Amino acid sequence: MSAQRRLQILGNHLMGTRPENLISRQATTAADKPEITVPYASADGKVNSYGRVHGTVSREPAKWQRIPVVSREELTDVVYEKAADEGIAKITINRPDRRNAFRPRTVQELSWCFSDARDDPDVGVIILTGAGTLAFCSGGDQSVRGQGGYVGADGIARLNVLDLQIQIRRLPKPVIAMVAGYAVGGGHILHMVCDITIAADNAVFGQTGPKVGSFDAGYGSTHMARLVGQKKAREIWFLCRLYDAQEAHNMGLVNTVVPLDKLEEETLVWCREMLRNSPTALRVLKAALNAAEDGQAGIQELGGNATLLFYQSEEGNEGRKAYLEKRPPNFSKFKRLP
Ligand SMILES: CC(C)(COP(=O)(O)OP(=O)(O)OC[C@H]1O[C@@H](n2cnc3c(N)ncnc32)[C@H](O)[C@@H]1OP(=O)(O)O)[C@@H](O)C(=O)NCCC(=O)NCCSC(=O)c1cc(O)c2ccccc2c1O
Repeated sequence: MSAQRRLQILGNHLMGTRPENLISRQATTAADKPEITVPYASADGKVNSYGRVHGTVSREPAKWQRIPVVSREELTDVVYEKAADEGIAKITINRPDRRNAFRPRTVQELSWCFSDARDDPDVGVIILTGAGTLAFCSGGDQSVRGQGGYVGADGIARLNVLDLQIQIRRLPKPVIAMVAGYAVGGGHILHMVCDITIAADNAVFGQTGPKVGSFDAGYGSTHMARLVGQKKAREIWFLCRLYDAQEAHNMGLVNTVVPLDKLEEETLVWCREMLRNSPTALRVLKAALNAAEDGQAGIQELGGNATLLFYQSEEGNEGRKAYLEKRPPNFSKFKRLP
């Protein structure tokens, strides 16, 4: 046996990752990278209990059903679909001839769809994407930009994408940005406020605002700095360079990079892995991660989750019942835990 082979076996033994005992989870990293495997195998070479219990999820396509009308409005700028059998909603910005730039109507429709997905108890995770392979979203539609904002059919100038950013952030279910092509300007900020970003290897990221006389001094700046660090955030905004998917991955802007033709397949795998986990755990974790950045509004979101859980408890219900029964509440039976 060669020295190299002996070293390899020793390494596998020490790491507990003999390739033949690994369960392959991800066959779809960037084309030039080796396949990533998950160490479900123990050092003794057997698949461990974590692997036996949780294993892998399906890579099958989702069975999408289109929902053409939301909030009693026919969708024109957005395609809304659900794979109801497995709790996934997909919201697609559908203006590919404009590189999926948004106008006020687009943002309004996105907001209706996110509200619907939030309220639907069968939806556990939401994908945000753009139609076609050339763009996720190129930001605000500059052809309808007026003084004070983007102007819709009602003639009112709006910056309503700022409300949408907050809606995505506050939505108590994971939102995954599935990015092919350009995610620039306000489109770049939309992917940043999503919880997870899966990028195709043709994705391009960056801010263009200072080139077209705009800027986002809210989440677009401050949340970006949390993601990539202060120096890099200043570079991205001050120079307005564009970055390929691998560069974006290296700086922490995206979670993974996959070949374009595997983008939805891989995104569905991430959705399905999350859907196997406790929805309440994910909900409270999202609120907690937001709270660290969002000040009093973040604490309110996290606090709301505490109230939600308390309302489901016997102690919380004792107060309600006592009120309705016109008697003093008896909280004495509830122990004060350490
Ligand atoms: C995204 C591109 C780099 C793609 O380049 P490419 O060469 O592939 O494609 P074209 O440039 O030929 O585009 C095809 C077609 O689409 C039109 N288009 C693309 N993007 C937009 C857009 N954002 N608005 C309007 N139209 C767009 C383009 O004109 C072509 O149409 P033709 O009729 O000519 O064929 C490149 O397209 C590009 O750089 N796009 C502009 C990106 C941009 O600057 N976006 C705006 C940034 S500012 C912003 O988004 C923003 C929005 C907000 O609501 C805010 C709110 C509050 C604060 C800040 C905000 C903010 O900054």
